[in-house]
Parts: sequence; C-alpha cells; structure tokens
Amino acid sequence: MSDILDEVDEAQALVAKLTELAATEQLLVALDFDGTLAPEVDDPQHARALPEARAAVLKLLALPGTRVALISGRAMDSLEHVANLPDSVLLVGSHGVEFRLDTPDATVNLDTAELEQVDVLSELLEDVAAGLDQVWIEPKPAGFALHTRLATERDSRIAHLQALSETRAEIAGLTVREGKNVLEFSVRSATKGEALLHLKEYAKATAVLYAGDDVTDEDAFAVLGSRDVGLKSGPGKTIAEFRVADPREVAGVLALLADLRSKA
Ligand SMILES: O=P(O)(O)OC[C@H]1O[C@H](O[C@H]2O[C@H](CO)[C@@H](O)[C@H](O)[C@H]2O)[C@H](O)[C@@H](O)[C@@H]1O
Repeated sequence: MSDILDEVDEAQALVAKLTELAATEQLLVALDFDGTLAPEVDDPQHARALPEARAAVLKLLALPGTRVALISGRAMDSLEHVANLPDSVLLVGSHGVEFRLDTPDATVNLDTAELEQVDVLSELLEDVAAGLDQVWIEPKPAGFALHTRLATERDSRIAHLQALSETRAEIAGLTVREGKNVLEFSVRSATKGEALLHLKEYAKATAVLYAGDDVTDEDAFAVLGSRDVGLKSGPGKTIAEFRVADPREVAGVLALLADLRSKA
C-alpha cells in the first residue's frame, strides 16, 4: 500500500514541477535518444523514437520560447538518421564531441595525434571483436563503441576485459564509458553534462528538462539546477529527481509538458 502512495506522491510532485517548468521564459527540453525516446533494439540502425514521443517533440518545437535538443552517445550522422527530426532540433553526438546547432557545420577535426590513436584503437578493437561471437564495433568520428548485446555473458565479459586492458596499455588518456551492452572508447574527452551546459547557455534557457536512461546521462543530471527537471527512464541507480518506467512514459511526460506549455 505504501508503495502505491509513494507512486501517487511522486506523480503529483512531477506534475507540479512540470507545471512550473512550463511557465518558464525560455525552455530547453534536452533528451537522450536510445532507451529514452526510442526503445532498445538489437540493431542500433533500426532504433526509432516512439510515434507518441516524436509527436510530443514536434509539438514542443512549435511552441514559442522553446528549444528541443537531443544529446546522444551516437555519432552525429547516425543520430540524424535515426532521429529524423527538423533542423531546428539542436543535436549533440558522440557524448558531447559533435554539435549541430543552428549552423550546419558539425565536423570534428581530429589532430594528427588523435587520428593515430583512432587507428590504433581500430586495430585493437577489431582484433577483440574478431575473436568473439556477436561482438562488433561501431565507428564514430573520435572512437568506437564495442557492442556485446547479443553475445553470451562470458564473451561479453572477455570482450570488455581484453578491450580495456589492451587499449589502456597502448593509448594514454583514452576516455572509456560503459553503457547498456556497450563499452565506448573515445580519443576526445567530453561529457553529456558539459554538452548540456553549453546548450543551456546557447539557448539562453531559463529552465531545462533533461531525460535519459543510461550511466552517461548521469553527467547531465549532475549539472541541473533547482528550476530544472531530471527524468530517468527505466531502472538503475540515478541522481535524477524523477523516474518513469520506459520510453512510453517519457513520451507521456513530454506530451503533458507540451500541453501545459501551450496553455501557459
Ligand atoms: O546516448 P544514447 O542516445 O542513449 O546512445 C547510447 C548508445 O546507443 C546505441 O546503443 C544502444 O542502443 C542500441 C539500440 O537500441 C542497442 O542495440 C545497444 O545495445 C545500446 O548500447 C548506439 O549504438 C551507441 O553508439 C550509443 O552510444
């Protein structure tokens, strides 16, 4: 019984906070993609935002004083492809390495040393993936994601251990992030928290909603202020103020925010 009461209290607190947020002067709605707008799927190329999430994003985009951004671990070209949203949506790819704001230039210019590190990374991770079933690498401008979603638990563990020890032995200062069935390696360090702060300033936002589902989203939750709202999608430890069960419920929150803001 007390669980139900807790859930009711939390839902009421979320609605109250969204009502405040909806009245802010310049709103930034910043969203993670996989696991937040789009349910997880086995092939990353097939991930798509739920239709109701997409509809809510388009409704928010049309409102005055409102910007929408996606902050993703995906490479920019992959994010543009799967999100397929209007150009007015601000995009951040590769966990904050790539930006597509209102001007089209999103190129990452790696220096010679970084390019060499990417080559070394590629060789090492390709070797790891080649020796294990259902382990594969996804290239990004400044690194790679090592995917293990369909691998056995044993192969997945071996892949992570081998990849970590070999890359760390060869490349100094490598950024490694753990996500859902994925280990990400980047020769440029950046976090979703830094990206969110940049977007907040760029959009002159007076308040922010940030929603995300994975460990890397915790960096974004960490930079939110008292007027902002952090929304965790799904299970797992979080510092976000609020939690919903899955992308379907995230879509519900976005639709409610759009509705409240259109009336505010
Ligand atoms: O920051 P995000 O937008 O959540 O992106 C994180 C990673 O998402 C993708 O991988 C994850 O989603 C896939 C599709 O559901 C899933 O198959 C995979 O197991 C997940 O790790 C993407 O492929 C990565 O590049 C992103 O960094």
